[in-house]
Amino acid sequence: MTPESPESQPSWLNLVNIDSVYSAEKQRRAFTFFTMIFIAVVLITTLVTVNYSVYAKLLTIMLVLSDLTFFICAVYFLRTGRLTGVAILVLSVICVLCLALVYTGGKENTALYWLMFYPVVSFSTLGLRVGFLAVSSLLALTCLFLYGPDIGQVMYGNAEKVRFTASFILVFLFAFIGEYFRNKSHLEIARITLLQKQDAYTDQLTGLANRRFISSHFLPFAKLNSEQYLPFTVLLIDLDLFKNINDNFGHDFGDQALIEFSRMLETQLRSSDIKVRYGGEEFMVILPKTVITDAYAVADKFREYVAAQVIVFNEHQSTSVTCSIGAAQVSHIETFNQTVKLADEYLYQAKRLGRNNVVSSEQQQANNEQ
Ligand SMILES: Nc1nc2c(ncn2[C@@H]2O[C@H](COP(=O)(O)OP(=O)(O)OP(=O)(O)O)[C@@H](O)[C@H]2O)c(=O)[nH]1
Repeated sequence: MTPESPESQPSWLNLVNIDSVYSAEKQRRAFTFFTMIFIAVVLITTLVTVNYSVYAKLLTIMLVLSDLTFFICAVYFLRTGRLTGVAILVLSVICVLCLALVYTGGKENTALYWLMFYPVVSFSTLGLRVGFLAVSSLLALTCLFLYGPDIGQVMYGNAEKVRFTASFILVFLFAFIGEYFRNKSHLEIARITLLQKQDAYTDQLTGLANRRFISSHFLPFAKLNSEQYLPFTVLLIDLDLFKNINDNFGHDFGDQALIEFSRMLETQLRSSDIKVRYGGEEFMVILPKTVITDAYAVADKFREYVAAQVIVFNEHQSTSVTCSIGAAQVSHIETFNQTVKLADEYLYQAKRLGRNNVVSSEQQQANNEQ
């Protein structure tokens, strides 16, 4: 199995993309983000409440503002689902708080201990590159306070400074290595899962989508993105007297005819239309954003085209096929199954009318009136 490039693969396969197999990774990042915000808010609120009378006013204002920022970021993420921007903002605020702590020394000059969590949280919420930038910035600015000129910061002992720097660099290094390999193996698993999923949704003979694609992937996707699809029309297409082709020319010729017919679907209909091999010699086409009257015209033109083609198996064996089509419109995803049943009834009508026919709700009405 090798993945086709998005340009060369049929458009329905683009709907089965890395996003559809990447949800566990998003959940992991979101969970780390919320845990970090929860701990930060609890910690800061407790500190401000307990030390309200001791802290300088400026420090209290800064901590309360940070608390508010975290809260707003969490709400924004819940509403929009956009994590990277808010995670950068939250970790920048935390970085500033850490630097302020290092500058002032914290309780009994223990500020440096509080920085050790930063590499782990940064890599797991921001990913490798942005995480690296965030941790490097914190390390560089902290080193400036520790080893740089006196700008009013607290002075730490030499042994303390060296031990902190060495242990922070070690945590940084191992957090980086851990994130790098976790990310690499996760991408590989996602790639394999994607290939397996695409394979499971592909009809092996024709390369079209199969029935499972519709029920397991397309319907949930169309429900979430209904403005891209609704209303759409379902065409159920059945090759006429296909048994005769198998009986007269053999099963291999029959297979070849199915492949040729699939090619006709691909070449004659829009690339955004979803073509599905629904059963043996039965196909389904979904025409997005197409009402039944327009879809009827498309289906009838396609029916005429198919009837005019000759399928050549070898220099002695060739035939032509016709198809019957039932068409029905879907206006709400919930009614999809009912609509398919309706299209199936229309298909049956088309067969009864002598095959090589298209029947939709309008045609059936006209037939009933005759
Ligand atoms: N070669 C080949 N034949 C298939 C495949 N799937 C289904 N068929 C054949 O398609 C034929 C369908 O026959 P019927 O259901 O009797 O329908 P029909 O002959 O097309 O007649 P109408 O549908 O009434 O027009 C059967 O002979 C199946 O064996 C396939 O993958 N390859």
